[in-house]
Amino acid sequence: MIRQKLGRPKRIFIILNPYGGKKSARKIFHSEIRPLLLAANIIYTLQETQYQLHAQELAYKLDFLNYDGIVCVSGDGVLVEVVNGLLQREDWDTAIKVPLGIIPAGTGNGLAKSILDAVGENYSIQNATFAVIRGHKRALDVTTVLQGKTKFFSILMLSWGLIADIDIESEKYRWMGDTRLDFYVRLVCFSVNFGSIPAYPPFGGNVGSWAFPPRYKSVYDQGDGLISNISVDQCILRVMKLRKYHGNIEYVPAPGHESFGKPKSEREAIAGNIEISKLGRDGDADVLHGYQGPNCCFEDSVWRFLEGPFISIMLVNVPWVGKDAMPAPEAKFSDGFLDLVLIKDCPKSALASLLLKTGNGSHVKSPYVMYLKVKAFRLVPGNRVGDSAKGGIVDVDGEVVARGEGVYMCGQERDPMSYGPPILLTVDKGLATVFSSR
Ligand SMILES: Nc1ncnc2c1ncn2[C@@H]1O[C@H](COP(=O)(O)OP(=O)(O)OP(=O)(O)O)[C@@H](O)[C@H]1O
Repeated sequence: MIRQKLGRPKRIFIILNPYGGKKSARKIFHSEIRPLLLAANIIYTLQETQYQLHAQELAYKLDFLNYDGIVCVSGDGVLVEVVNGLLQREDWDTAIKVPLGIIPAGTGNGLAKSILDAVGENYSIQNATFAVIRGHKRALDVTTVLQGKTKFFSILMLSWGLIADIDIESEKYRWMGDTRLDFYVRLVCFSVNFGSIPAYPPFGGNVGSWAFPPRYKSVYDQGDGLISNISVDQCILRVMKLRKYHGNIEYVPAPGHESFGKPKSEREAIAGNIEISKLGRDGDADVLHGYQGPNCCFEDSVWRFLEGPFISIMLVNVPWVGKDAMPAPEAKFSDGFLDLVLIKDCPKSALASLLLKTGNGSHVKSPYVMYLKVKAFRLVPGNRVGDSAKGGIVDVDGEVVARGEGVYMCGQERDPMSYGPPILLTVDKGLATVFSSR
């Protein structure tokens, strides 16, 4: 019997990624987490991940009946792997009920921030550990991401366009840990507003001429030489020549959100629905192993559509996707919907301020932002406006799932999905469970 039903966890399985973020998870565990677990009489088994997808394998094989929860000391990426591993099991329907904990020690720590913020607690290692120790539970929606026979599961977000480009192209700043996205966004904003990257000693300039927030100045001051890797010219070019992408989207709006986009004609809707039902049902025996996605039918749903070009599209499951970024302030853990945050057109100066406003979620009030809830979503990503030889990046939970021709690391990485064919997202309400302090 899963002992979590009796209350607080007594035995937990901990998965620690020693290479996430600033590579400090091991130190954080021994100095900050372990003493609290011992004081709470929690028995733990600790397993460090040794390679990519190791956490997924562990979750796939784990004898979870021996544990009251699985806790990741990592970034969001490892927890996403755990969810995928659990849902690939034959006994996925019981496995996914094991409560999951996240203690932030990576680059992207959006789930930990969302869990703590939802109960009014500050983001910290201690509070995230207390959330596990107290052992309250919160249901969490899981999104199935599907293209042809390829499928995986997401708990945070899908992004395409500007935010995906920022996320993936800021990889070169990963030595900054979870400030890297914030830093990159501010770098982008600064160059939009002032037309150039500020002069600063690491770039050979004069410190008096600009005003980056002090914490970034200290990041620069601690610089280990990597700052010289920033391609200043490329960054300016990237911002001044804002990318827009062709493509189209279709979605089933949540009740009350039907006014956005255009209705699909009945004939188009039928054709689209046949295609969608085929996407999920034409798998062979291998594909049918494990969880197959939500058991819902969209045959009778009213789909709406919108055609590009687009600047940015995000589908978000929880409010925060990083500790400083709240793209979807209305997102709920288990409402059964994804929050669609879409920018179709926007002047560059307004866009810069919108990016900064994601820090408190106020960007969604902008007339340039379309913000609504959807039950199902289909993305057909296209190439860049004005540069049809180049595609974009589809990013799910911080990992590239598809990239077009001519983009960052194109040809060097094997992505699970292709760029161009439709990618379908469907939500399963409250499928997973996470630890929360209340
Ligand atoms: N020992 C390891 N060596 C290399 N990669 C690993 C190892 N352990 C885990 N990983 C991979 O690291 C990735 C990121 O993990 P995690 O979410 O903990 O860190 P993050 O810093 O938030 O994410 P990211 O590094 O992707 O920004 C995951 O894809 C995971 O598979």
